[in-house]
Amino acid sequence: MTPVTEYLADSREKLTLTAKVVVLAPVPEALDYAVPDGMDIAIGDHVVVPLGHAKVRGLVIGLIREAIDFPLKPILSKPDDPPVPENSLHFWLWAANWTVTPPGTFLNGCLRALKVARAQVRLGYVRTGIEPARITKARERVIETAILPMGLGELALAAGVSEGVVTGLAKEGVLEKVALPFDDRIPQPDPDFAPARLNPSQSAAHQLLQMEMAKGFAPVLLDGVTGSGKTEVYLESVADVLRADPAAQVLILLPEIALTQAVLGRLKARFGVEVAQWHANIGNSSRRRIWEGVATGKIRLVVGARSALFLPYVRLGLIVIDEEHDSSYKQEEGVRYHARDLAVFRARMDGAMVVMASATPSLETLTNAEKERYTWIRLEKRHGTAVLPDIELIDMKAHAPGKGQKNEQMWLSDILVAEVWETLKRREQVLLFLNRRGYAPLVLCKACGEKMSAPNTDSWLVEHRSSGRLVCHLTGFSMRKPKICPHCKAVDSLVSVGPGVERILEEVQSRFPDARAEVFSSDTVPDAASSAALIRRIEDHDIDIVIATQAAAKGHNFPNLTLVGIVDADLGLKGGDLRAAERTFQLLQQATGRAGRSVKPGKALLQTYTPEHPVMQALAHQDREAFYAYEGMSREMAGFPPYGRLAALILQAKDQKLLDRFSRELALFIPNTDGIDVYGPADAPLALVRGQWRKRFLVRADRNRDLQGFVNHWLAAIKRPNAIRLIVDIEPYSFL
Ligand SMILES: Nc1ncnc2c1ncn2[C@@H]1O[C@H](COP(=O)(O)OP(=O)(O)OP(=O)(O)O)[C@@H](O)[C@H]1O
Ligand SMILES: [Zn+2]
Repeated sequence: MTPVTEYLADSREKLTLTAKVVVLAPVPEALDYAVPDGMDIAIGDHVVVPLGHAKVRGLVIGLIREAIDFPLKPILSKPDDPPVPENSLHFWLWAANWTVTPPGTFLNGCLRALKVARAQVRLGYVRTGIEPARITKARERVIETAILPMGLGELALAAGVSEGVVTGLAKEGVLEKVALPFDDRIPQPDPDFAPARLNPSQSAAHQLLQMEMAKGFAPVLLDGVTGSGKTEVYLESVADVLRADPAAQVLILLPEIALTQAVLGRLKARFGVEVAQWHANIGNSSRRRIWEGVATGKIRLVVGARSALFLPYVRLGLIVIDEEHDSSYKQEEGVRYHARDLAVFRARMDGAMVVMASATPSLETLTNAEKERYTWIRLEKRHGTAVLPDIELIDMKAHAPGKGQKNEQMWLSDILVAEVWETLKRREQVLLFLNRRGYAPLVLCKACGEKMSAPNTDSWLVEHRSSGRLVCHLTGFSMRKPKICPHCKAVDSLVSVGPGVERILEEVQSRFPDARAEVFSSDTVPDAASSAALIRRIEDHDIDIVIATQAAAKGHNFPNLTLVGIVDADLGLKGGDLRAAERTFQLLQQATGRAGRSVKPGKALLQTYTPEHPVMQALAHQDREAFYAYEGMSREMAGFPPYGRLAALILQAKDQKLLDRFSRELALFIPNTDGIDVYGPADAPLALVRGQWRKRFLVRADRNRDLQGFVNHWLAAIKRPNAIRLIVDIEPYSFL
């Protein structure tokens, strides 16, 4: 970052006040503009400047008074947006550099919320008094709730229904659309609203956190088994920080998937107000309101998904990263970054505490704790009388499920089926976990062997029976399932291979016809309100068997749920990327942790074809340390993270020949550097996506090497044709 130098005006020389401006465009450096006389400009101000023939927005990152011998173009105007606090600006520029992104591109992302005008009117729904033609419990709750006008999302959440129920009632005239009263007050969280009554081990953890808080920058791993009360404990630290410094701001980062009503409800119960939330599904006007509230310091507590890290905080006192191991903290599109890693840097810049909470920490964080770079606070027991579930492996080689009555393939073993019966008999609930959406992950033609895939893309189409479509989860492409093989024209020759949650539902319905079974996946609960509605029905025991993807694996407490069955424990191990074993371990640990969360003891059964695998052994023996030791050793031997650093370079082009030629040429310019190895170019595992061919390089560096410097140096050596797109991924998580 350019240091801010104010040269004193020298009386004999004509000095110009020059602003260094990062324009919101992919320009490699800050540009100089003259500050017109009488314009009041400071660092962090928004400006409009000329660039070529266009007018573009930018941010002032430095001011210098200097003698210049050529006329500079002047700043044109200053938009009326709150300036970016200086430490946030420093952080953004640093992050641009870290992710090898042009600063203007990066800042453009951070300022996206300002692209929409301030909201003037917001519309909501209120009841009219007209009776609905048909009444259901859900509709009744909406009508009861809508005494005063409320926004669509809020109303659906408050009534615990999906948004469709609200809009349906509006269509019938039971609700009407009205303008909501304008309200720009920001409710302040009250740290003393409802303090927790911590148990002794939670209190001890809280006291350790208080000691850390006094240190300024303090990275902490809050490591506790599922249900031990990590959330209870860190909420007390949030309260401590808010109380200690009336200007301090707090950010709670959650995986996108965990931003449910359950968590928001807990925050509201603890602090007495709706906490500002930031994630993919908030509206544009809230986005702007929150951005401005954070930049002016009026919003002191934010809960959000990874991108909430790039809000313009004035003074951060604490960042909490809940489920710090979760891979959704890694942004995989556009600018690629890891929110956890960057959050630690941000905390260091602001002298803030950063608490990483998890029952299954990432190997990176655990290693930092072991090496005492992070303070390690542990919670060993579940709160109250709840105990961890018994975990047993089912060897599927010996218990392969047979065929059903109509000769259909079955997926649940006799042992699991018997255990489900027992659980249902006790009137308790079952969760069957399979991290695969839809009906079948693959559809192939039994006549010609053709595997159905999206046009110009290397990934298989997933069959969704509920919608009758074949869907590409990578590109979003979808089509009706054809009657005729598009390849060989055979009729009715397409067969579904392998199970997804919909297929398990089918099996459950045929095996347990009296049980109420439902799928919990991002397809059945696409938004917060419908997810809240489903969670409520599970809590109310309106459902006996939940068939779930990872959408349900986290965060929820279902007191009557005592059996978790993992349909395919080996699933995540395939594909062989760096973190496959670690991720499988974490996900299964989370999923099995859903069982027996209150007074009734729980049990988890894992169906596996590789019971001897270290992941399965560690899960069965509840021996986390054994797994991490094994995993750490194999990473250390290869020099992979956390024992080394990685960067991926992904090249994409429509023209395969051009791509081949350029990647071979780029390989010739690999700088020869000690402690850094480059692998590739290789075809990406998904070598063709949406008609774009893809090649990859992988850079591995020892920990003490300047990885970004190496990449920049290398890329500068050769000019890349415009027809080739380059993605730099520092610390890649996806190897596709
Ligand atoms: N001191 C306490 N007093 C009352 N209830 C508590 C206390 N500690 C934990 N609980 C309850 O126990 C359950 C688990 O607590 P919490 O969600 O904080 O644990 P966690 O460690 O964050 O769990 P997970 O790993 O699943 O996210 C919650 O329902 C919570 O309300
Ligand atoms: Zn065919």
